[in-house]
Amino acid sequence: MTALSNQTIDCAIALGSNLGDSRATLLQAIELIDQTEEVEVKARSRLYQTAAVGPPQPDYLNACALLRTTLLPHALLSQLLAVETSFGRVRRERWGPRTLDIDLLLYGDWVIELPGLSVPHPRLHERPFVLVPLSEIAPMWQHPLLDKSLFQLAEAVGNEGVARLEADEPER
Ligand SMILES: Nc1ncnc2c1ncn2[C@@H]1O[C@H](COP(=O)(O)OP(=O)(O)OP(=O)(O)O)[C@@H](O)[C@H]1O
Ligand SMILES: Nc1nc2c(c(=O)[nH]1)N=C(CO)CN2
Repeated sequence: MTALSNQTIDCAIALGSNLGDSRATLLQAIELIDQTEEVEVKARSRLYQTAAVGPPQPDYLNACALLRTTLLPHALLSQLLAVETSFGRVRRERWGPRTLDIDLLLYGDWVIELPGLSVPHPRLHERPFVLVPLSEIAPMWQHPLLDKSLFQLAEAVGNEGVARLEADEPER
């Protein structure tokens, strides 16, 4: 089974890139996700330039998007990983540089702990490069495990190392 019957779920994803033309990659990836039959992009955040967390490497561009889908979590993740691959993502060292990384952050209020899929994303609540863009588009969403809104989580981690990219206005 890959789809919910007659039901849609709201989800949140994070996108990051620090190799190649990162701005074009993030915008095109969001378009590609929106073209997936069972997925609709409801909103995207602005783009942010962020200091890299992990081994020394160039700054990232990060963004988040809200999706509405009929796909079950594993099927949605497969679609997202296919978009990653189509941008030439080659998996290398943990937290190393990448053309495109897409994480499934939230799937409604579901809590999933399975091999290859953890939702809410286990590091979501500690990452300013995720929480700043995410709280811009879904401030009132409650984290299903932490009993705090995304706005509250973003306030708690602050915005150090995260700068909004000038001249970026979402069209949707
Ligand atoms: N919520 C999730 N979103 C995306 N991938 C997930 C999730 N939960 C588990 N995974 C698994 O993790 C793998 C992603 O590994 P990846 O190399 O992108 O991690 P990373 O981006 O280096 O680190 P991080 O998970 O801290 O962002 C995927 O193959 C996927 O199976
Ligand atoms: N600033 C920033 N740092 C990172 C990022 C990212 O998207 N942005 N992704 C990583 C791997 O998931 C590791 N480090």
